[in-house]
Amino acid sequence: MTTPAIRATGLRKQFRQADGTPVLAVDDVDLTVHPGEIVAFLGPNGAGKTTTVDMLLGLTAPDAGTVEVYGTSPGEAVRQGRVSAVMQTGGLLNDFTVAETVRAIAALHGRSDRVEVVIERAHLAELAGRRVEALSGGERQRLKFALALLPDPDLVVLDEPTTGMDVGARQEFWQAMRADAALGRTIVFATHYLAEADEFAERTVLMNHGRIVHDAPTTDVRAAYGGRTLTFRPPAGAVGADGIDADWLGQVHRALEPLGVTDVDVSAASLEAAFLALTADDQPIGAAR
Ligand SMILES: Nc1ncnc2c1ncn2[C@@H]1O[C@H](COP(=O)(O)OP(=O)(O)OP(=O)(O)O)[C@@H](O)[C@H]1O
Repeated sequence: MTTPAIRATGLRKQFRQADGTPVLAVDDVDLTVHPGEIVAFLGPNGAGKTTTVDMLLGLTAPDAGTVEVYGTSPGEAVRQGRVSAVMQTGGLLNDFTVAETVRAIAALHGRSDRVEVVIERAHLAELAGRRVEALSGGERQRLKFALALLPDPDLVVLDEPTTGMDVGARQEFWQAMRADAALGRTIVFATHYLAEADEFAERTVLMNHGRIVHDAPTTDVRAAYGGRTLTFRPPAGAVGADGIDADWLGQVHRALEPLGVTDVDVSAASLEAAFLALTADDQPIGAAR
């Protein structure tokens, strides 16, 4: 059995708000990620994604529970260059060009040999001479991604890497990520965007109120919780000024076919429906849909 990229058990973290009220940001989270997996952490604002990611990287100490990254502490794994991160915030020096930034950080890591390859991987070759202050939000994130790749880590952790990007920038970012992931790197990323989990991650971990509410292959999340959507066109006589006649709808429930329903279309529910079902506060987890 290979050592997991991440093994977290019983993770818990509580913060205090300014007025002293406690907030349980992460509540008993267990997570194992195997080498080569691409995992999305998906959840609404305040779900606990960033706090979890911070604990996986050793940036925040858990109040309870343990984290191992490749069988060692997160801090040690970072020091060994086995894991690196692209965080939401984080300093880049505005006066440096892209190439100067990459060269400077590469020298710090003792990996000047990787300057060319990471610039290419992050699709930054054409921007190499541009100063950081002139980069768009998406280009800055690609630069951070390039820096994260310098130690040639086995695991890259990204915290909402495309927040604030427009659609085009987001696509470019994920193109760069996808090309890199194809080489076998383990990737864990937090996102608000259902489409990103859907398109990019094989596995989706849904978080809400500090807990993991679902953890499964992304396709299963949709299938298991989204149910199915049935759309049809009612006969003209059943549609009035106020919409579809309620009595008629009652009959539809009992017997579809004899009512002359046409254009019946059964489609898989969207990941969005699954997400809403799983994160609705009044929806018991695992309730049948
Ligand atoms: N340093 C802190 N002090 C106080 N409360 C905090 C702190 N960090 C996080 N929290 C609270 O913990 C909860 C989880 O926050 P966290 O940032 O982990 O969620 P998130 O899922 O990443 O949210 P977002 O998508 O908005 O970034 C929130 O209620 C947040 O307000």
